[in-house]
Amino acid sequence: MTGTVAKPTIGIIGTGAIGGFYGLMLARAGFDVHFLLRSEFTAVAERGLHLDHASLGPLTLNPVQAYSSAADMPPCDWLLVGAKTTSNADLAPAIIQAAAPDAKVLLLQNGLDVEDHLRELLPDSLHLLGGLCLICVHRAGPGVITHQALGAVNVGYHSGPAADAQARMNIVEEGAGLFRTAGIDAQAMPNLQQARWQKLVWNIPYNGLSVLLGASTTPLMADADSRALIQALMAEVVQGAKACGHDMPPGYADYLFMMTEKMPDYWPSMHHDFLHKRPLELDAIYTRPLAAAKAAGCELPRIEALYRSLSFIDRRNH
Ligand SMILES: NC(=O)C1=CN([C@@H]2O[C@H](COP(=O)(O)OP(=O)(O)OC[C@H]3O[C@@H](n4cnc5c(N)ncnc54)[C@H](OP(=O)(O)O)[C@@H]3O)[C@@H](O)[C@H]2O)C=CC1
Ligand SMILES: CC(C)(CO)C(=O)C(=O)O
Repeated sequence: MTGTVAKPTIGIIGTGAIGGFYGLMLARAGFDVHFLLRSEFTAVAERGLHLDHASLGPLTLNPVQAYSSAADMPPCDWLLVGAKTTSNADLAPAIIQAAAPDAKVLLLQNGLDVEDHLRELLPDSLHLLGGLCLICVHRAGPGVITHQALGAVNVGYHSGPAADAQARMNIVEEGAGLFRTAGIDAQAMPNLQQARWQKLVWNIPYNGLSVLLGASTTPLMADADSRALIQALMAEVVQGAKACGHDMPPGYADYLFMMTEKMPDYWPSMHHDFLHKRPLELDAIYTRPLAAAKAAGCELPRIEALYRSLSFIDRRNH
């Protein structure tokens, strides 16, 4: 007799652009997905989640298994955290409440070392992973998400009870497999820190400059001065990564630069935070990488100047 393997129960902790996009896609693929919401709970509970997908067109999930409190969620085998890194520490109680005893907690977030503080607050029995999403998606209204392009996720293991490297990779493969089942390109990364530095090659220049210069990717890529600035910032990230022991694949910064030229015009998520007067993800995207590079004896003056300008803007913004 052939038995069917039960699909894991998935919880989304923070249903914004990223949580809503991946959660909806996983639910469409037949997973049992439970969504934790805050300000958009009533809208989503009443009207569902709506995604305008760049290639699949309009998609709706209605009804949604929506929760305003993690205490009401069933025990989840996988928890995908889609909140901003600025609220990670506050999320620990919700994660603990929604987690099955040996759950895997996957932080779908940009930045470096974003798992560290949360790790101290979680029980040792929980596996903690990081996921880097290469995607252009934003919230267009309560429960309404616009997807502009891309979607791949790179998954890596951070810490937890996995006995050895093979056990860690099995869990990472399982995580990547969830996304693939939902038709989303996903890669298992043997080294999470390397994956996080790779993603920073894009986020450090574009996220910050979108706020500082008030410009989205198309104007940033159309102007000779901003192009030069982006390339200089990218080169510094590559230098910082190298100092920390993470060599980027050859030509990686050029690849991201050219990828951005082909992307539709895009406002990075940091710009959305600035517009809505939410705290900027400066610690994850600037402070941590600058500190790691400095500890490895590497100064990154252009990134430091960008970071100090953003800190000034962020303090005045709320
Ligand atoms: N958007 C993008 O294209 C990309 C984003 N990323 C990264 O993904 C991460 C998420 O970004 P994004 O999806 O854009 O962010 P959003 O602001 O769209 O979503 C964050 C969500 O988390 C919710 N949230 C925060 N705290 C809580 C809480 N305590 N309880 C319940 N819900 C909570 C917010 O609710 P509320 O509405 O109440 O604030 C919001 O719905 C970031 O690290 C970002 O850098 C990475 C690649 C691309
Ligand atoms: C735009 C993109 C795709 C860059 O990798 C992204 O994932 C981000 O905004 O963080």
